[in-house]
Amino acid sequence: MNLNHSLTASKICFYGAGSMAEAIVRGLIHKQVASPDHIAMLNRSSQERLVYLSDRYGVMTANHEESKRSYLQGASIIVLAMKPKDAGEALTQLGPLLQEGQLIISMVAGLSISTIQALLGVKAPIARTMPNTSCSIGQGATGISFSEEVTEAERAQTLSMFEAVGTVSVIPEEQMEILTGISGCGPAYIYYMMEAMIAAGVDGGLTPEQARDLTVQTVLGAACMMTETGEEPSKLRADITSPNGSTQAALEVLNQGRFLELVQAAVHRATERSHEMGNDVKEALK
Ligand SMILES: NC(=O)C1=CN([C@@H]2O[C@H](COP(=O)(O)OP(=O)(O)OC[C@H]3O[C@@H](n4cnc5c(N)ncnc54)[C@H](O)[C@@H]3O)[C@@H](O)[C@H]2O)C=CC1
Ligand SMILES: O=C(O)[C@@H]1CCC=N1
Repeated sequence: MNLNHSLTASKICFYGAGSMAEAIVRGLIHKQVASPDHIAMLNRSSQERLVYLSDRYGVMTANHEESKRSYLQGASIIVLAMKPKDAGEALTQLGPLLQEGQLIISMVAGLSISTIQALLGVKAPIARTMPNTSCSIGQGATGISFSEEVTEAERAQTLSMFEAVGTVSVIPEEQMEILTGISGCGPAYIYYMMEAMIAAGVDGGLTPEQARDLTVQTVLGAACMMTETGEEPSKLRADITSPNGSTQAALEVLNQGRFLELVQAAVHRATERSHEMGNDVKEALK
């Protein structure tokens, strides 16, 4: 097995076993950067979900208090993968269990490093990350900020974990919410656009399979054009837009709906919502 050295010896415990935790676990196992017997996944109550994860990926799971505690205490890396609304209770319970030398990797939207440390009651090393679900196929885009307590070795471990499942941008923490608005939530905007394109195709007489295949390849091809040519999207768009042609006619319709402003407003609202979710957890601390 081609295990990446900086993660080989690490025991990783996912505190929260939902869709984002699964996306990362699937990517780590698929890319062979962590072996399933070094990964534990915990959730609040669904035994059915844990059975699925253990059957599908071979990871260790627990939802009984005693075994949860033992996985959390025995891990070298604890990944926070619960919803922001559940973070207050989960972190308050985690604080007293923490051991010297454990690294906390948070994926929780909006939750700041200082709020995490306040909830834990200890200045533990924190890597605050914002991945996206495409990590499950090694095509994720993850933003990471580190607290000052994080050592060089822990930094390298975090980077190798997320570089194994996509690209990584290390950013100042104050940029985490705007990054969330673009790459954390972004796949959903693209899927929404694809839903609309498929529906229009079917409406126009294509079979659902044809509409889906044509739409998927169009999005894939457009993304690859950006990476392979290095061109700006405005240039690539101009190359398609013949004067007075059908693309121009379509773009005029999008502009009537103020497409550019609308997408930017959506990104900014996601950014604002991330701040709000983090502030709600912080308020509950007072
Ligand atoms: N879904 C996405 O595309 C992305 C999600 N995130 C972040 O990842 C986090 C998880 O999101 P999802 O996986 O979508 O949510 P989800 O609802 O699918 O999973 C949340 C998990 O946390 C568990 N949980 C809640 N409270 C717990 C507790 N006290 N103890 C143990 N487990 C507990 C639940 O049982 C569940 O397994 C969120 O904070 C979200 O902001 C970040 C990037 C992208
Ligand atoms: O919707 C959410 O809050 C999370 C954060 C980024 C993607 N999903």
